[in-house]
Amino acid sequence: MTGAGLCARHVSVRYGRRTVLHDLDPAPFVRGRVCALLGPNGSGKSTFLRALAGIVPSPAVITLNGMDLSRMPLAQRTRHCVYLPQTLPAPVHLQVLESLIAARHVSGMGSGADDTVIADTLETLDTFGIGDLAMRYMDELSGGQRQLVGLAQALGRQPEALLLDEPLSALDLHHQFSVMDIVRRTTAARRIVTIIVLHDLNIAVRMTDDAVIMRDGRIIAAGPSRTVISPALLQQTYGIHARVETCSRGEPYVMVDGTID
Ligand SMILES: Nc1ncnc2c1ncn2[C@@H]1O[C@H](COP(=O)(O)OP(=O)(O)OP(=O)(O)O)[C@@H](O)[C@H]1O
Repeated sequence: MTGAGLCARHVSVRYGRRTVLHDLDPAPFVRGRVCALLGPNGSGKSTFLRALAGIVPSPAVITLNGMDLSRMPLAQRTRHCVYLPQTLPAPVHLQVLESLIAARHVSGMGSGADDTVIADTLETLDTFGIGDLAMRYMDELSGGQRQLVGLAQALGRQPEALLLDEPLSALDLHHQFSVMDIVRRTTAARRIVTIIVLHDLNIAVRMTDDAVIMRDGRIIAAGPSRTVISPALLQQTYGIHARVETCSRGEPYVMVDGTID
């Protein structure tokens, strides 16, 4: 199993005696494209990302650009494949700039902090509009600011695959769109694989290339976001009556009319 992108086979996960992922066999995740991972609460999205990252045990065979991640020690694997969990970065007493440099160290990019590293790190913070937070302490930041720092840490590690679990959950509307824009541009420019768990269907349909839809630990649909996210699928997946309309600028949006009881 070789080739470009992220390929995963036989992704099964059990917690104790309970199987929560049932031998998933997704189509390869393509470099340069952002894939939304969608589905109801408890459908297995976080567990799927954690299995891809190697954080939960799974018999899965996972390759990234031809490298067999599943056989790699976790420390080496995290250099190639960065996972940003749903929980916000810990509010430790560490300056934001230091936290980004520490994250680079975890990814094997060296522990030094010469002028070039500092300039690169400040540039990453500026990309997210948080350059002014560089000297602030993590334990003095708001939830949204910490989430932005977590994203800056993840991108600053320059992974070949980026796995983001609900990275917009603490962000205001402006930052939700700016972060998606940064993620899209970075994914295309660096030709990396990005998989992102989202609950906002409008962001998914407008700002991701592909979508994988999960339910009850299985993948029930996958393909280009604008094709896959349809009224029938939303009814089946979320139990809602919804329409996918086109706005006056030609962009799709999801209009929810109500739930199905
Ligand atoms: N550490 C754990 N131990 C036991 N069961 C777990 C554990 N983590 C998750 N589960 C169970 O596994 C299933 C899938 O959970 P998971 O967190 O992957 O879902 P999700 O789709 O990410 O949900 P959400 O959208 O609510 O974050 C759920 O039934 C959950 O209760």
